[in-house]
Formats: sequence, structure tokens, C-alpha cells
Amino acid sequence: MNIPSRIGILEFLQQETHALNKKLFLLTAVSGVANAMNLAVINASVDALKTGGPSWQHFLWFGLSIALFVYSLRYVLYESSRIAENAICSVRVRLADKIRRSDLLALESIGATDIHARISRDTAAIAQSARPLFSAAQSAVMIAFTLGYIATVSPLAMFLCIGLIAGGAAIYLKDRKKYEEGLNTSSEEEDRLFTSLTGLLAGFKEIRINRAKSDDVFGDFAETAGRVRDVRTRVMILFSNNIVIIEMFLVLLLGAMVFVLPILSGSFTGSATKIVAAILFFFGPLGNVVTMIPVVSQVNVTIANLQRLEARLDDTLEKLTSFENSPIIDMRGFKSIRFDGLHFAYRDPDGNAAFQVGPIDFTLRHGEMLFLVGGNGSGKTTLLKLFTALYQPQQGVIRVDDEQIGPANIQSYRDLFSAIFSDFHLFDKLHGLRDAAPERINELLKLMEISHKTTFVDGYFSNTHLSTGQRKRLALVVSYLEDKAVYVFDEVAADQDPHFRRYFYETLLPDLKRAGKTVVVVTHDDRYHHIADRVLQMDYGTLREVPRSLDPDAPKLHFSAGRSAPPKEGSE
Ligand SMILES: Nc1ncnc2c1ncn2[C@@H]1O[C@H](COP(=O)(O)OP(=O)(O)OP(=O)(O)O)[C@@H](O)[C@H]1O
Repeated sequence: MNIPSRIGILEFLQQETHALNKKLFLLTAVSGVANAMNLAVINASVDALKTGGPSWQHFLWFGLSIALFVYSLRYVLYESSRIAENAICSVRVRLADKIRRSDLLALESIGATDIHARISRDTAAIAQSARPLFSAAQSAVMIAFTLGYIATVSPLAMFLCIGLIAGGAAIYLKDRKKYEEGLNTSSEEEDRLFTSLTGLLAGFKEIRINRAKSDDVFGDFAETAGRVRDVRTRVMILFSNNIVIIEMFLVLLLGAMVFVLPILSGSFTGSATKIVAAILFFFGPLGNVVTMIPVVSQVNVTIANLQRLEARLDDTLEKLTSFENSPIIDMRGFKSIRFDGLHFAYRDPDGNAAFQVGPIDFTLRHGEMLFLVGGNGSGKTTLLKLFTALYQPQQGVIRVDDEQIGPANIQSYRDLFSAIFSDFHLFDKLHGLRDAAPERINELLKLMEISHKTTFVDGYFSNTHLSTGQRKRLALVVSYLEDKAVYVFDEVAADQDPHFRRYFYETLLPDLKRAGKTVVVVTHDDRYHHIADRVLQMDYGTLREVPRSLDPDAPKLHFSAGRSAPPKEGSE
């Protein structure tokens, strides 16, 4: 995997938006200078009090520096917020685009929690830090110019100030590696906390009815939250120590001006008030800079996390992108889909093959109705993912008629399918079906016997609080609307009542076949095998054709966990 070199927030913002321009940096500097000017004018006006009071020029300069300060600071803060939001929007949209074009297996291995954490939490943290960062930059310029002003009053005082500020900076830089290591660990622990919270919410029903489970899950969450607290507290203590030291340096600075400089320079006494005022003036801005230090370190870690996620996605996309814009070829008129020596293995984290499917040699003919049976974990869903090209085989090829499926035509191939997997997702809108007529949708809702529960109004279904079986029927409505050449149903009938189950097998599936569709159904309902043209059985990742049971009331096939039952005696 190509891990890009680490970048800071400014490089990140520039990479994402190309909007960091000279005007922004110039006005950041101008606002710092204008703020320093405010001090110089006020000090000069205080001086003038001794000789009859400030003149109209003092007043003019005061007005000018305030106007300049307000204009430039407003521009910098507005613009930095706008740039940060644009950067975040751009990175979110790009990552979402890479995710949708990515490979299912790669996404499964990255995990939804990691993706959620990066795209929501981490990007928000970056956006929140951009404006304070520019504010701190403005403060830094202001401090620099205030030091320049101090130099005009007493060069020795300026050197003393620089020495003490450099001391503070050295203390921070000395511990920088420690901060970043601490923040890295804290980010990893926060990801675990995120996973734990997801479990708490997703498993709410299970933990609500089981006290021991609830206590255990909560205990895990509390333990992880405690670890996050400990790591973050350690890092924040480091920061806090340094902030205290830096603040102490500032007070020391004031002390040095009052107690040390008059000893070193006899002519200094008269200027002491001006210099003390200047130092007090940059107390606040220096605070801005100091508090920004941990934020910058945190954001660097966050940006590195985002880069790592993007590098993983890029890794998978590398092989596919050159074909990204290949035109979609209409394959609906295919005669057969052939698997030649297809082989696929899940890998464990060390790269060793875990569960394997194949070699699979098999031909599906156009318009055929195929049932896929097999015990739990025998590989049926994995085969469907290979069949629909969601997984890439490690060996072997898929051919549509004589055309081999590869990167250039894989999307055209996938476009043949409408699939309902057992972990299907129902979108709240009919995406990709903008032209679907509401009358047709309501007709399908009737066909699936859920029109009494939900109707289609203004682009949405009126009710989505449906039972599991009803949700599957709604998924069937969407699938029908997609009107694809090949239908793949992974245990769609599993949660249906006997009446609808019968209707599904004896009416809906034969209707699809009559309409010229090719249908592949994963089923444990062996009493309906007679509906299929062929029955195929998965057994520990291997596929074989088995005789159909033509008598719906014949004794059932029995599957034990991980094994498929032998073909039933007397079956065809
Ligand atoms: N993403 C994954 N990573 C690693 N192993 C996986 C993954 N998905 C499934 N497996 C493993 O592959 C094997 C086959 O799983 P699959 O879901 O294909 O079985 P199945 O026949 O559809 O089972 P069921 O009837 O229970 O739905 C199982 O042992 C499972 O643990």
C-alpha cells in the first residue's frame, strides 16, 4: 500500500481546495500588523497625554488601524472557514465516490466503523481547527510586530522577549513526538470506543432483555472510555505542563522587564510602561498560539488517518480506474453465463486462506430458474457475490457467451443483476429509478401484498416501519422495478408466512421466468424444488448439481451446520 507522506493542515487545505491564496496570507499578516499598530498608537497616545493629549493624527491612526484590523480579520476568518468547509466537503465526497467504486471485500476488511469515524468525526475535527489556526497565525504576526515595536523602544527588551519565547517553543518541540504518539494511541482507542458504541446501539434489544449481557457490554464500553480518558489525560497533562511553563515564561518576561532590564540598561526606566503594556497586549494572542499547538498535533494525526483510509481505497481502485469510464455494454441478450475454474478464498489478517470456494465450473442458461441449496456457512452467499462480480475470483474466469468478464466490462456485467442479499439495505428513496411511474409502484405494492401497509407518495414510501418479512417484500418491489435480466434472491422467502412463501415460489418466481428473466434463488425450502429448472448444492465451498425433489410433500432434506445434506432418495 502506498502511504502518502504526512502533511500538515495547510497542505491538506491547499491540496483539497487550491484556495489558499496570497490575499489570504497577506490579510492574515495585515490583521496581525494592524493589531500591533493598535498597540503602538495607544502607547503613542498615552505618551502624548504628558504633552497636552493625543493629536488628531493619533486619532486618525487609531481609526485606520482598527478599520484595517476589523476588515482583514473578518476576511481571514470568513475565508478560512469557507476553505475548511470546502476542503471537508471535497474529501467527504471524494471518499464516498471511492467507496462506491471500491471492492466489496476491501470494504469488508476496512470495516464500517473505521470509515464512519474517518468521514464524520475526523473531517469535522479538521474543519473546526482551520479558523482557530488562521486566528493563531494572525496572533503570531501580531506578536512578531509587537516585538518589532518593542525593539524600537528597547532592542535589549526585544532580545529578552525573543529568548524567553524561544525557550517556551523549545520546550514544546522537545515533547512533540510524545504528543503525537499519545494522540495516535488516543485515536486508536477512540475508534474502539466507536465500535463499542455501535455494538451498544445495534445490540440494544439483546442487552435490554439480558442483564448479564448488558452489564458486560456496558463494562466493555466503560473500560474503553476509561482507556481513552487515561491516554487523553496523559497527553493533555503534557500539554498543560507546557502551557503552564509558557505562561510562567510570560510572567517571567514581565518580571525581567521590571527587575532585570533597568539594571542592564540605565536608559530603560522611562520605556518600562510601554514595554509592559506591549507584553500584556500579546498575552492573549500568545495564548491563541499556545492553545493551537495541541490542536495542530491532533489534526496532523487525523489527517494521517484520513490519508491511510484513502490509500487503502486507492490500492483497490488502482486496478479498476483506467476502465472507470468504459461504456456500459448491453448484455441482456446473453445466452449463457459460464464460470470456468472459479476460485476464491477469504484471507485472514496474515494473508492465509481461510474459507475457500471453488474451483467452480458451471453454466447458467438464459431464462433458467436455478435454486442454490446448502448448509449454513457452505458458501452460498459467497458464490452469489462471485456470481454478481462483487468479489473478484483469485483464479478462473466468468464468461458471458464467449466474452470474458474483466475490468473493462465488469460494470456492464454487474448491470445484468438485481440482487436481494440476506443483509440487504432499503434506501429511503427509489434511487436510480427516477422514471418509475407511481401507478406501477403501487401496483407492485399490491402484488407483494403490502399496499395496506405503505404507499408510494411524492417519491417516498409513506411507511417504512415494516416487519422483517414486509421489508423483504418491499425489497422485492424495488427489485422488480429495476427490471434486470438476472434476479438473485438470497433467502428472500425465509421470513415470509406460509401463504406468501407459497405465493413467492408458485406465482412470483414462475411469473419472472415467464417474463424471460433468469433467476437464482438461495433457499432452504426444499418442498419447492420442483419450481426450479435445476438445483445446485454448495458443500464446503464446492458446487454440484443435485436432483430436484418433484414431490412438494416428500420428506425434507436435512442440512446440518456447515454441511449440506446428501440428495434425497427417490429424487429426480
Ligand atoms: N467477509 C468475510 N470474511 C471472511 N470470511 C467470511 C466472510 N464472509 C463469509 N465468510 C466465511 O465464509 C463461509 C461461507 O459463508 P457464506 O455466507 O457464503 O455461507 P452461506 O452458505 O451463505 O451461509 P448461510 O446459509 O448461513 O447464509 C463462512 O464460513 C463464513 O465464516
